[in-house]
Amino acid sequence: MFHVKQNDQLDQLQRLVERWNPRINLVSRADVADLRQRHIEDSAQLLPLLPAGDGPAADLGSGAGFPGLVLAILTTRPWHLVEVDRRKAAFLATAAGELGLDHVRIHVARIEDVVLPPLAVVTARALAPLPELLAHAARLLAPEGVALFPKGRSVQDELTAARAGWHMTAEEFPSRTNGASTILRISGIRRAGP
Ligand SMILES: C[S@@+](CC[C@H](N)C(=O)[O-])C[C@H]1O[C@@H](n2cnc3c(N)ncnc32)[C@H](O)[C@@H]1O
Repeated sequence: MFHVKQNDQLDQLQRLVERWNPRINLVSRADVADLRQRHIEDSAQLLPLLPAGDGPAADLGSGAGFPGLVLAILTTRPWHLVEVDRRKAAFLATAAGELGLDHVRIHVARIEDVVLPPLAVVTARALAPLPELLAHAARLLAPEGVALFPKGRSVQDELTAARAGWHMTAEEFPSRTNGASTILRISGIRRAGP
């Protein structure tokens, strides 16, 4: 499905997470046995939902690089990975360096404070409820930009809560893995009201 080099890089990322996990809890212990499906494949399924072109992207609260590092392996667009936890950010920097991902930049910062160019894509997985994610996306996205948010079972409740405060076009794609259940692809994000 992917190029040989990309498959090798995904294998390398898996080994790095396995090696670092006992020290800094990048993913839950139960998930380490199923890293490929639960984190790597779960992240890779966002690939066909990315907009065309090479505009810059950011993954917010990237953790061990899911989905940001996986999507950086699979694309050539610039990726900004925003992670406030210094140890996780150190992992991301090491992984990006070892995998030779020169188009990745790590920002050790709070999402609320980070300064980035206007983005074509924002991703965030397991970070916050949808209204909070929309506030981050509205600040960071270019006018035509797209947000991709994998969500669990609460997706409909989160959409209802978000629509009270935000105008947007939201498409729903069923997840193919056992991580997220629905991937939201959201554009035209505008705060509702005066
Ligand atoms: C539950 S983890 C999810 C990590 C990864 N996205 C995943 O799906 O495996 C949430 C991550 O977001 C980071 N985080 C939470 N709030 C943040 C903020 N305001 N700014 C930057 N990073 C934040 C945490 O340090 C943590 O690594």
